[in-house]
Amino acid sequence: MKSSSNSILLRIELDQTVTTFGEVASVVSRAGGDIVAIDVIRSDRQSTMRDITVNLGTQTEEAIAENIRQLPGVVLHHISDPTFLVHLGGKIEVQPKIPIKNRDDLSKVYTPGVAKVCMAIHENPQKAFTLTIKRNTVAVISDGTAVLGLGDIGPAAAMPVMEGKAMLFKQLAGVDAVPICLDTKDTEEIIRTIKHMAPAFGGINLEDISSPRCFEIETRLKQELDIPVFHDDQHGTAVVVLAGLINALRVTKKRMEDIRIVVLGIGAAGVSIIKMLLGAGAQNVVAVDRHGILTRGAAYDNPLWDWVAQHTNPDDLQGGLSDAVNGADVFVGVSGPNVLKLDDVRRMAADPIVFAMANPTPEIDPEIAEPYVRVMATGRSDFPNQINNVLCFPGIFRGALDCRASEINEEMKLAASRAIALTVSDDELNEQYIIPSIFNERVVQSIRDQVVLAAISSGVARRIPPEFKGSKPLERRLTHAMMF
Ligand SMILES: NC(=O)c1ccc[n+]([C@@H]2O[C@H](COP(=O)([O-])OP(=O)(O)OC[C@H]3O[C@@H](n4cnc5c(N)ncnc54)[C@H](O)[C@@H]3O)[C@@H](O)[C@H]2O)c1
Ligand SMILES: O=C(O)C[C@H](O)C(=O)O
Ligand SMILES: [Mg+2]
Repeated sequence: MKSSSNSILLRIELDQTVTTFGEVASVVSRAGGDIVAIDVIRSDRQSTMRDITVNLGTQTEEAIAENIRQLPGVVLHHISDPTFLVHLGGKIEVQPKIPIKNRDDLSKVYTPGVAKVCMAIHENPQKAFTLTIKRNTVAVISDGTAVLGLGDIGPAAAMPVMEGKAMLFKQLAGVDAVPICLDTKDTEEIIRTIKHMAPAFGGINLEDISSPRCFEIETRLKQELDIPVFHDDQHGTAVVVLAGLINALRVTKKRMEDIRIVVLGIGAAGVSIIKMLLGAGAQNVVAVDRHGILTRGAAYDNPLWDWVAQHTNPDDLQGGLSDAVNGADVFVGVSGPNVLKLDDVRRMAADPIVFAMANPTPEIDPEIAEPYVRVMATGRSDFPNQINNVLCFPGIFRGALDCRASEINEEMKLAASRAIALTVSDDELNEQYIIPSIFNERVVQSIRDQVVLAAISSGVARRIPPEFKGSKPLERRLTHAMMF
């Protein structure tokens, strides 16, 4: 079912003695629209003013508006887009935790009282974790160069995505996140800027920075900072893809070791997905980008492509996407819109699995592909099986912040994948439900618990959360974690 993201809001004034609201509704319906909400702005015996939200389906805004305008006694005041309306003035704000009601309060939260807290941190910088927002705050940082699949649209235009990520951090995991978009594409300048702002934060979530710069930026920041640095498009995506694939294989009763997986788009997401799939036991991964299949014999400018070419394509396939997909069990797309042809899908192995994850427009329209695939997933919230990094980043940072992890390592990522996959029980699992919804209340908690355990056992936790203290509960939880 499509969501209301393709909807319009119409403000109409209606002379009820001439035309009834029922007639307006049937005109909208005949024009192909679907009324999903009605707000009465004012009403009296003769006239009424209403805001109606209409899902457009395949119709254009103008077609519906024109039909309404032709009704006698109806004035169409204006048309707006509800998606724009929720963005007015931005989507987040800063809220004080305590009110400042008098001078006494003022002298505690601000000068002079604040000075002794500053000095306590000066004497012991670790106290920043207990006495400032550092404990619970992550910076969501982009340079606007690879925003969704929209490409290099610049830092100002990237802000709505970063604000959205900040909302999700807070609502799903209670993490305070600050969206920051940098007006530079220079790798060194980005690294330097983030290092300078790091003292305020407990973690850095890099977002929508294009490859290959994103690899250098993340690697260097990981080396030079003592807080987790996590490029969401790489690792968040890989964590969720692996979770989705574990469960799709439970549905199709295939084994990771036996299948051929084609990954299209060897950028930030693609490289990390390939690394994680290989780490999870995949033996036959084929990487494809614009020029075709990555092969061992070729030399690439990008050292990561050389690495990918050395570790994939064991059968030495040559050619383009169609050649790679022919007979493959799984297609994972993190490239661009409408690149995968239905004919190619029809030539995949039995029970094909297709994850078309380019945003906002997938590699193939899921409604077209679905009849020919066993498991279909996209990155979008308006189709079943949403494989999107939003399932990972809130929980993984919740876990990392709670145990004050110095980094987010492979063990923690793998623990997050398994936690997501296992949120779907055998009874619940089916072709349309391989991945839990982001609104599933268990998912963030389960990721967080397993990530904390993985951080403790891999030696990067700098604090043991109280519920993990004492050997018994920890032992029990560790045993449970190891069963996965
Ligand atoms: N669903 C999710 O959670 C999720 C997460 C991350 C990225 N994505 C999507 O994946 C896509 C890539 O994101 P990224 O951050 O890796 O970007 P990126 O710019 O780092 O990499 C994109 C790669 O795809 C290749 N590519 C683009 N169009 C192609 C085409 N038509 N054929 C073959 N290759 C093509 C590019 O050459 C590049 O190597 C975007 O659409 C993004 O929205 C989805
Ligand atoms: O933002 C999303 O919905 C997922 C991902 O981070 C993307 O860049 O597409
Ligand atoms: Mg992104």
